[in-house]
Amino acid sequence: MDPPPPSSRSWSIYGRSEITQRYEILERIGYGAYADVYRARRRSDGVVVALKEVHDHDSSFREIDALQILQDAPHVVDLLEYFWQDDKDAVLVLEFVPTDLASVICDAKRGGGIAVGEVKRCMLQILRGVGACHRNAVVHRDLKPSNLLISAEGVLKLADFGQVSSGIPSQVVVTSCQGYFRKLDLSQRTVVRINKVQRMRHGYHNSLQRCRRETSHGQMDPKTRLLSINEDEYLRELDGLKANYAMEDTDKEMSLQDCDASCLATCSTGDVEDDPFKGSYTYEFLEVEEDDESGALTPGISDIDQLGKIISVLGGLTEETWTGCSKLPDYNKIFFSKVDNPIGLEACLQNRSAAEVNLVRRLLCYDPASRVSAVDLLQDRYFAEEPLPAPVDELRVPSIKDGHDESSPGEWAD
Ligand SMILES: Nc1ncnc2c1ncn2[C@@H]1O[C@H](COP(=O)(O)OP(=O)(O)OP(=O)(O)O)[C@@H](O)[C@H]1O
Repeated sequence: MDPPPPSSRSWSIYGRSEITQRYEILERIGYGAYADVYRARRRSDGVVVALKEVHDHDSSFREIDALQILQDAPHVVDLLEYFWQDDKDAVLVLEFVPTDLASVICDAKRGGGIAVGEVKRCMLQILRGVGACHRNAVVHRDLKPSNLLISAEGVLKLADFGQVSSGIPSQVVVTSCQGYFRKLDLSQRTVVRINKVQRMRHGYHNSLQRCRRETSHGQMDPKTRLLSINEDEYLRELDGLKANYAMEDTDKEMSLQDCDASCLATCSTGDVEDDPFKGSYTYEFLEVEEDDESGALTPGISDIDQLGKIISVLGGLTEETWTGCSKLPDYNKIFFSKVDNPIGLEACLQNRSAAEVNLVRRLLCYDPASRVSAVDLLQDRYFAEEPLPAPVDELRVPSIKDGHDESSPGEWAD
């Protein structure tokens, strides 16, 4: 289902007195598949904020949930407060961040490029933001330059968590904590379990709020247990679960790799089929020229096409390249042309330093267990080599947001 074009949406935010009493709406500054974003001034102290009016319940819920979980992460946009209306439209009050990486790239293209030191500083900030997400079992699933906001001081912040996949799926968290832990199939390092338990503590009040809303709308699963236990019991149960898991075998397969940096490759085709956002995954790449010799980015025209491109470089997906891949749910459902002589990363990355090629190799690795995590990538030698990452306050940030055209990512400089 495609979202309605922005012009045909009801601009309900202007009619919501609980918002307009507190905020003076200045102008609409952006829109996306399911949201309109306004610049506004908080009447009490004059602070400028962004009001994001989201026209989709699940997207709103996911974004609020994720931003609350990540509230202390310095490279994630701050959620100041939020308002619900009729359990459908939500308005998120976000810190206002004036520009984004897409604008920086457009600006750099006109002004002679981005220095390697600046690229490194941006990458480090992205990795810290992604690392914070993955530490909290949050997978962004929509990372792209226009969703990487940049403050006037050069601080980069992940935004737009509407497509997030989090360790607390809304249906699961309200049914029971036991089910939640089973669903997550907790394993691996103790630190991951402790983080998840902390998240559950944090998530308790949100879950309860949602339970109440759903109960009042008659949507609640009758088996729901959370409403019948108080917070202390709930936390005791979590501690019990934590202790049990600490004693268990740690080799179980995990649905979410701790801090896995594969932020762009996390949905199976099954996910896409079920996903109400599937129309928004690819629409902006449709106009891209296939053979651009200028060195500009040439993204695939769909997720499957993108996989085909990766396979042509790295070779086919086999048990040799990824042990266990034949057991994946969609294996043998989609067929790619056989690649006898994969191009190889070096050939694609000519004139790049060994450290740069190595960094890409660590990221573009089929087997998720061997793929580098965001946090580990921070220590990569690429960042320790000259030119060193530029200081944050030396990043050149366009003073105002560029009117970049997101339909033309092929135009972005390499
Ligand atoms: N906190 C913010 N400060 C300033 N501008 C913002 C902020 N959040 C969003 N914007 C602007 O609004 C635009 C749309 O916001 P956002 O990407 O969150 O909406 P969306 O509907 O989820 O988008 P998409 O269709 O890309 O998923 C952004 O590209 C950005 O230009």
